[in-house]
Amino acid sequence: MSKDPVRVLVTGAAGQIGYAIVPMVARGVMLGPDQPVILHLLDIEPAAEALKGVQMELLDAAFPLLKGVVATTDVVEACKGVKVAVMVGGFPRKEGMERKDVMSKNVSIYKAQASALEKNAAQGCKVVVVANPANTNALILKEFAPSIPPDNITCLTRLDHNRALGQIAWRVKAQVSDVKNVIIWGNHSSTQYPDVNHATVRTSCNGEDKSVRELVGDDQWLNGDFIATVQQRGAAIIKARKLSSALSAASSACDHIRDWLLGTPKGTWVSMGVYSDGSYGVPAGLMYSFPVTCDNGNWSIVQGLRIDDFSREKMDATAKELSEEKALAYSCLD
Ligand SMILES: NC(=O)c1ccc[n+]([C@@H]2O[C@H](COP(=O)([O-])OP(=O)(O)OC[C@H]3O[C@@H](n4cnc5c(N)ncnc54)[C@H](O)[C@@H]3O)[C@@H](O)[C@H]2O)c1
Ligand SMILES: O=C(O)C[C@H](O)C(=O)O
Repeated sequence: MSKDPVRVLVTGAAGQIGYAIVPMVARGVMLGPDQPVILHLLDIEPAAEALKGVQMELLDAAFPLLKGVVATTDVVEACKGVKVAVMVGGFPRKEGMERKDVMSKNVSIYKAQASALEKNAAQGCKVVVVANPANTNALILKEFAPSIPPDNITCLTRLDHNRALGQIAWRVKAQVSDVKNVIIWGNHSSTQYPDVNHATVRTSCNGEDKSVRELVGDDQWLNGDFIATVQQRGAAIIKARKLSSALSAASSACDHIRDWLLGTPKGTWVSMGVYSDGSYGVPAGLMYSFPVTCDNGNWSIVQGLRIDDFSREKMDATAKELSEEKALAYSCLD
């Protein structure tokens, strides 16, 4: 017997990431190849016509798993009955704008969407915030949707995680699927700390896992250019495309939700921005990216990893930036 369709909300659906992610969801990349879906697409009034175009294309593509599309500019209608919410819509930084101006616009968007989700989403709805500043938008969403369990609200750092896997695979000439257990700590920003101290690569000769530090054999690169490349990758994509990353962001958001709902493979963790419980000395109450394993729709922070002085300093620096962003966001609420 076929499964009941799951309603998946994509906000900012007429934008770049929206355009990349909706066919992935409709093809089963996010929820599995046997899971029918109904897509809820939200955008704002100026993008209503473009949104209609996306809806037309979804019909034209005749996706077997796609059982319906709700395309709307009404946030309440968009949130009704959704089990998964991918929050891509937001206000981008424009020329001449101060950080505070962008923050203030996004705080009011995420405050309003939090209450629409809280009142209208299906019970147990899982939320991933993609729109920047992703960690702080997710924190605001959490604060203004108190009836949604905090564990159900996350932000996307899986793109950074995947970027780190890609850089290591390239460097040691391995398949990316053989690299695992990198960590992105902290903010989805240039202060994030991509950590390879616990990462391994499955070697082709005997299939054993070898430590990345041992295989790369170049701590100067790992502690320098590797970190900078991952931290700056978003900016490098913007420079090359004149647009920010979209297909990799969409694909990583699918990875994030798929692993969260369907589980991480045994012995493997992924990075997710989650509400800090104080693990690893990260201040509680920040939306901070940690290594997590997922099982049965629940994530848990991987505990007991050794943190050296180099890592400690970088983990604290990104936590400091998040505390400052949080203070700025709260000042916009006054
Ligand atoms: N976390 C990550 O890894 C990551 C990666 C790439 C991009 N991003 C961020 O994702 C966001 C979207 O990127 P994009 O390239 O798709 O941008 P985009 O400008 O192409 O699309 C954004 C869409 O959001 C819509 N929108 C604006 N306000 C809205 C609201 N209140 N409700 C619903 N929709 C609204 C816009 O009309 C637009 O269609 C940006 O903030 C970008 O910085 C995050
Ligand atoms: O949109 C951006 O500023 C960059 C984006 O967050 C990315 O990491 O690609």
